[in-house]
Amino acid sequence: MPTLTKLYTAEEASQHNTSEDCWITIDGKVYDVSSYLDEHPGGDDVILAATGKDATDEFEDAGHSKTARELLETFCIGELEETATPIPELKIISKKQQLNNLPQKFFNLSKQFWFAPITVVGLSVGLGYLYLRKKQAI
Ligand code: HEM
Repeated sequence: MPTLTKLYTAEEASQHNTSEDCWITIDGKVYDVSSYLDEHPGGDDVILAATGKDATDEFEDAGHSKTARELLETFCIGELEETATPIPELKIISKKQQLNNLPQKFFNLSKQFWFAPITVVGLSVGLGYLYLRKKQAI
């Protein structure tokens, strides 16, 4: 029969960080070791120093025996919720789409470059016409 595992956020687990209410997290699992603090052969201070954060390294570095690891499991109250890092939304453009866009890009560019000479020519023609009309009128 499947067992239901209680999930905790790292933030929630880290709030139980006193000698009366002491949780530690090791390898993604959450342990309530409040009742074990006074029994711990290594002293309660080392466990209290490892509460409120990930205590995997501290637990492993102490070189605990198999018995210690088995005992640890009896205090397990759940697991840490996996916090998935959101993947930023990517705009996927296929090679074909990129190629199809080339004429459009060229058109956009040429629009920019043609605008200046056409304006100059237009202004010259307009001014020339006005000049000629004025000259004829004289
Ligand atoms: C994560 C923080 C912990 C640290 C830094 C730590 C550190 C230590 C140290 C330094 C010792 C050796 C004491 C000595 O020989 O004088 C020890 C022994 C022991 N610890 Fe821890 N401990 C931690 C958590 C725990 C937990 C959560 C349990 C079980 C619930 C545990 C169970 C034991 C046991 C049974 C021993 C006796 C030696 C053995 O069987 O390995 N410890 N610990």
